[in-house]
Amino acid sequence: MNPGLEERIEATLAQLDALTEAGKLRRLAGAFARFVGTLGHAPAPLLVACALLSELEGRGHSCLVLADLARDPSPQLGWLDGEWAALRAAAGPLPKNGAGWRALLQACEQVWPVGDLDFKQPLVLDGERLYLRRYWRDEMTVASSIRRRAGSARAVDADTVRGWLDRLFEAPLDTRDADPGPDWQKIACAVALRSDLAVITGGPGTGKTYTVARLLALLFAMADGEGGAAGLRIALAAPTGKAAARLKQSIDTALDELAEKLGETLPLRELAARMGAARTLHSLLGARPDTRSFAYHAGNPLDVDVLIVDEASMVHLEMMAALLAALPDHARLILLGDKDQLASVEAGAVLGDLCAEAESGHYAEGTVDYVARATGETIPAPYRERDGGVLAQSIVMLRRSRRFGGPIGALALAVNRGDAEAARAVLRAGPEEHGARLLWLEGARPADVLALAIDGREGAGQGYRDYLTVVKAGPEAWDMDHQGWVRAVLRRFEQFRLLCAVRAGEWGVAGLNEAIETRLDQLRLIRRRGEWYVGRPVMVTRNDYATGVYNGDIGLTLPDPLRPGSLRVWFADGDVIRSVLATRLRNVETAFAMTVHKSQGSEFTHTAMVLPREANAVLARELVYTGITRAREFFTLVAPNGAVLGQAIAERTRRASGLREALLA
Ligand SMILES: Nc1ncnc2c1ncn2[C@@H]1O[C@H](COP(=O)(O)OP(=O)(O)OP(=O)(O)O)[C@@H](O)[C@H]1O
Repeated sequence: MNPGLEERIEATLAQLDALTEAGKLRRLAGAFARFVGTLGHAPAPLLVACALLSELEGRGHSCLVLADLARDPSPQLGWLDGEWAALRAAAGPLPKNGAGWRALLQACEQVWPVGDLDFKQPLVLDGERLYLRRYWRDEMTVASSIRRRAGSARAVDADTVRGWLDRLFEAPLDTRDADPGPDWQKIACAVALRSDLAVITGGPGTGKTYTVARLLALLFAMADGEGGAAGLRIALAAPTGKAAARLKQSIDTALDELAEKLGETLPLRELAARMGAARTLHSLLGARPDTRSFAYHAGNPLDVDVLIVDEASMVHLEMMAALLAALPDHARLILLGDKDQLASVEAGAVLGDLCAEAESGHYAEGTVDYVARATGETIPAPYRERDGGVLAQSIVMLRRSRRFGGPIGALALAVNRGDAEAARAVLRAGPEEHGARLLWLEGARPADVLALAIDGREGAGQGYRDYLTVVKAGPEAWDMDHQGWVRAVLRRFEQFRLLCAVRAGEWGVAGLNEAIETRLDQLRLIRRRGEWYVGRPVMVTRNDYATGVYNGDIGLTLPDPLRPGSLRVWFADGDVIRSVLATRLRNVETAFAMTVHKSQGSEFTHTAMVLPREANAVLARELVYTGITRAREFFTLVAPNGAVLGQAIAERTRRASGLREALLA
């Protein structure tokens, strides 16, 4: 090799190592660049692209957009000015624009330009994007399956649908609204019948579960295949155990109400009982320890006719690809979720990509006519489009929140619109206007957060003192058996939660957990002796198939009633509780404070969100919105520096992905 080139490669790898040491690049990124360098001739710029691609993948992007690479990527990566300059200088001149990068990458033997002869190279160049092969394949799987499902026209008798919808839904919408608009819930049910894909999106309390319970009843009512309604195999799933339990509970309650209403016409209770429990996606697909593969896949598909997935915003690209591959061709897929919430921690933003245009509808003439016949509702002109795309015909956005009104709802809406002024106005209106519902602790000090975490605030209930008092007293003091006491403690722990935007520092998860533990110990509410102590809340950070706990599960450490002196961690999935010996749990962390990311799929009576002192790359509108919408009744925003709120609202999380384009192809 030309000695000049070899030196450049050495210098580039040295810079990548320096960035890793400085905490600006994950170790895997440098290692991946090094690995690609061993696969034949590799120019130094290719190594730069590989390291950045791997780094971005770790930050949730499924690909690297070449134009971004041609610009200075430092702001996106949170690098200092000199860091990118040093890497560039080491690698030699880098292409100045996307086209230049494309030409360079196209000539590399480690890169497969889509359309050329495929030698199974590890990198894929598709148009203006560079991928790790796995993510490219996943995007293609998702796009083709979604397109096929959306395009599958099922014959539906609109008059029969209308008859059922009129019985399943309450009489007219609330006429107090000046313009309530059409009943999007009914529209969602009708639209969902027409193809093998339905996406129902909406903010908290817009009735996604309410609607899907009615859709289920409708599917039962109209089932005409083998075995009729009784033969319909339905599966309920969600990304986390907690979300799955919540889905099952809400659907059961809704079906129970409907059964009451419909009487003998449809044996809903019997049908619901056959549905079985809701599962996590991992368990539905038959995840296997220590491998990425699942028991169910294209060669061994799931035995279902209808699959309902809740909290779909949390489903990452790889999981969605696995799910779609394992879904039999004839099955219907119904996705529920809030498109505006944070995307999954892992790469991809599938629901966001699917629903990028959901706000404005784009319903084609055929859909508008069908909806009118099947529901009696008129889709307003702004939501129509003569040549609306196929995908748009399968997506419905619910727009009216029934539960999430008041100041918390107004704040969430303002944040979602990116209107920092309106958000500040809602927050500043204060208790005179909002009562205890909403409080802004602007310019807060660490002592304020501690006081809030432990004692809560007036009108919004106590903080962690509440459940710890019950823990300390023990079951006897409450005249309860151990199980009843565990349930009571777990329920009380769900009343309040402290959410952080960041992990590190005084205002992050690590600093606050430590400060809260120290204070609780001083107050004798806990007795911290080593890692495990009675009352310790923990969050599982990795799936553990041996003990049956999964990433994101939250449990409480309490005495083992059968083995005095030993501790067990108790987890609740809806009404079901289970426990694991504390010492068997290896990948857990204390959870008085947790990240907003990890709180997805959960709600707490009082949620307090802590912003850091300074804005940073993760702090964006979606994160603030997700934090606010975790609050069921009370919300407190803690901001050591009030200006950070405006900066966060102004930022949008942008995830590089080719899915949107592939879906429309
Ligand atoms: N059309 C309706 N008529 C009467 N009540 C409704 C209607 N739609 C929803 N609700 C009620 O509003 C509340 C919120 O509905 P639901 O739980 O289905 O919303 P969601 O969108 O699933 O919320 P989340 O995102 O928080 O899970 C429930 O109590 C539900 O019964």
